[in-house]
Amino acid sequence: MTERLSTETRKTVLQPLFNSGWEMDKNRDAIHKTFKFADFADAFGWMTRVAIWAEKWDHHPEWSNVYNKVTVTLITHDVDGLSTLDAKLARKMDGLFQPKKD
Ligand SMILES: C[C@H](O)[C@H](O)[C@H]1CNC2=NC(N)=NC(=O)C2=N1
Repeated sequence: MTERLSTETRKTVLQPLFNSGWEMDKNRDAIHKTFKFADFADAFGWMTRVAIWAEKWDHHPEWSNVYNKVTVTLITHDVDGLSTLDAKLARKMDGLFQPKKD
């Protein structure tokens, strides 16, 4: 059964994500981040790779794409807040992300 993250767990689980650019949502118990890619193909390729994991884990992002940017919000709808699944998917997203070369 999925549960909301406890206050104690938040400190250890969320801090590394804040360090990598994730932020708390202002209005909901959720985290969000915008990923910027070289172009649309890179952005959509990443979304496709993430989608495979999301489907495998039955945990799905709220996200939108405009050209080379993907804006992501993670929340566990079943508990109306953050659970370990959001942290797991966030780490996977970061792991699959290759920053845009300048
Ligand atoms: C029935 C199905 O398992 C649920 O609706 C899953 C699907 N994907 C989900 N994704 C997210 N982000 N939160 C959920 O609570 C959720 N629930």
